[in-house]
Amino acid sequence: MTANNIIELKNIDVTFHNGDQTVKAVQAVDLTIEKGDIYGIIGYSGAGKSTLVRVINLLQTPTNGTVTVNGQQLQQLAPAALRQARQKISMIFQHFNLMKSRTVLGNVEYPLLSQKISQAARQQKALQLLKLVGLADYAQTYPARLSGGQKQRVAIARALASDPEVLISDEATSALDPKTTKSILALLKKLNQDLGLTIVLITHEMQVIKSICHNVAVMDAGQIVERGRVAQVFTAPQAPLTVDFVETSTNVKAAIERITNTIDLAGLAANQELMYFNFIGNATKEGIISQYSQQYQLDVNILFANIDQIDGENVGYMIAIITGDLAAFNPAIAKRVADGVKTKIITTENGLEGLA
Ligand SMILES: Nc1ncnc2c1ncn2[C@@H]1O[C@H](COP(=O)(O)OP(=O)(O)OP(=O)(O)O)[C@@H](O)[C@H]1O
Repeated sequence: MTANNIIELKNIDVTFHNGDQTVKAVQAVDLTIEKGDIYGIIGYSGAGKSTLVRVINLLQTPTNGTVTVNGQQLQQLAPAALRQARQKISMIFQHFNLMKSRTVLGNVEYPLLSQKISQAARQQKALQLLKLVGLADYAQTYPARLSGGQKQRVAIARALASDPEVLISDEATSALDPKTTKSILALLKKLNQDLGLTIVLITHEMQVIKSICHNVAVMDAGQIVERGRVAQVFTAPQAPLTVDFVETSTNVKAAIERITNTIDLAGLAANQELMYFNFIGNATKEGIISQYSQQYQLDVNILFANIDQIDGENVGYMIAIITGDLAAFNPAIAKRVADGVKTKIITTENGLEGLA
């Protein structure tokens, strides 16, 4: 374990036995997370994300493998030491899990009840945390009176009460509208920056990963099928599942379906092709297509265009019908791949296959 790694999961298996059915929820997963990272785990429902993150604090005991957090192998700890280690790993959930019968302050104070501190100190700490999440005015309110976003803020304040080093977010924004999601993600980012909190965030939405994570693992059927820096994984996806997440989130998939359903590709002239372009980084600013259209006197009919930001990097997507000297243009644009320009000719590539 290097000093910088706060979480190291090695060769983790989790197998459930439901009657005579065996479910391999997590299979042979290695996962290393650096201190101070915001690490995303993305996958569809049933991929094993929740099971995997519950292994981090041994809420789920793995069938196989070792769990090391902050240099301590958790399975080797005596119960009291494990309790202490667990306090440094907090969780927030999709449905907030607040206690209805307690006020907002009472909820945030709750994890502090087992600590040997005075009532006044406990209340003061809870109030400070409420201030941090922007809810100081709601201390005496009951959860039922709060919006979803406010409830999640209370849950975050409660999660911070034990001064955790790791915060696990299990679909914490999945029940929220897009604007509230954005504000909760901004709060998590702030906590990561201001407190140095390591965040492990699981989601099925790529937008969530793109907006705050630095690293990502893509999970499918209990295994990690791809991982790395968010910009790298989402601009050059390798696994088919990652390609699928990228195309869905950028609306490219829907655009190609719409375009290929409404345009008669067989009716294109010999000097015409339907083409998909993907621009990364500086290539989004250079006006490469307008440069080539002048150079080769092409006619470019843009049918879809979108620009996105992934981990601070611009990524552009465009679908267009190109008319002109294709024999000159196609090899010229293919040479720009090192500059962050990727292309596919949809007319001959049979629609969606292998696009990203
Ligand atoms: N306690 C359990 N007992 C039996 N099977 C379980 C248990 N928990 C999870 N599973 C099974 O393990 C698999 C992975 O579930 P898990 O909840 O980890 O997936 P997920 O990716 O988090 O999905 P979701 O986003 O829907 O929660 C599923 O097939 C699920 O039915």
